[in-house]
Amino acid sequence: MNFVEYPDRELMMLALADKLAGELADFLRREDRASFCVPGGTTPGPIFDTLSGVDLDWDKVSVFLNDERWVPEDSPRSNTRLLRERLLRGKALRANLVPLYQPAPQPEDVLADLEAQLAPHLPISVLLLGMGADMHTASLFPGADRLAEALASDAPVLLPMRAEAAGEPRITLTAPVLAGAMHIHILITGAEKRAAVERAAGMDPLEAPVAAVLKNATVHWAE
Ligand SMILES: O=C(O)[C@H](O)[C@@H](O)[C@H](O)[C@H](O)COP(=O)(O)O
Repeated sequence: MNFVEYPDRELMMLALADKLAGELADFLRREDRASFCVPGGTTPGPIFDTLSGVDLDWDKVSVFLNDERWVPEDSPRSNTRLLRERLLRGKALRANLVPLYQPAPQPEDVLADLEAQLAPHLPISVLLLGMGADMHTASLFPGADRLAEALASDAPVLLPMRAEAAGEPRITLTAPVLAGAMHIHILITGAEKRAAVERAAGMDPLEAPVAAVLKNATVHWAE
């Protein structure tokens, strides 16, 4: 893992937004389309704000989440809502959102359909992940019901996931799909998460799921 420390959060968000936009632009110089996979949660909002104003061939970019909470899109817990409010506006409004949610009681009900929509956009060109202090990333939580399946080298693209710490049921991209991204960045803040990611580096992904993507990842950290 490559670790980059920034003097403060604001600087980190600006620098990382710039880096992600640069990687997408580079990719689009070589390929017709790029895919950009992003986290929900509370940390990435400022990066989305910056990226939404960046000049890029957004109409050639497919955007999708690392994972989604199984709640309607108007819920404050919806990651899709966060994307619509913070990333898919301004210049980035022209990007193509590939959904990880459809109104249905359970993720299992629409899993095959969501997977069929996502598959043509893989592999991921540029991946941004968040991480919890419990070392989960995407919705790969320690102790989650289908974690072992999601870590397997032959895992499907998407899996439903339930875990005590997750709250509602989730749907998540699996470890091989995340680890197969061309560029992998993990965005974290605060001393607790720094200690967690350093600890995770030597651990079994069953206990520290983020370990499954750390090898080729750059971790971006500010206090
Ligand atoms: O839906 C989610 O919750 C995320 O995709 C998840 O994996 C997130 O990145 C981490 O939980 C960190 O979340 P915070 O940034 O809120 O700490």
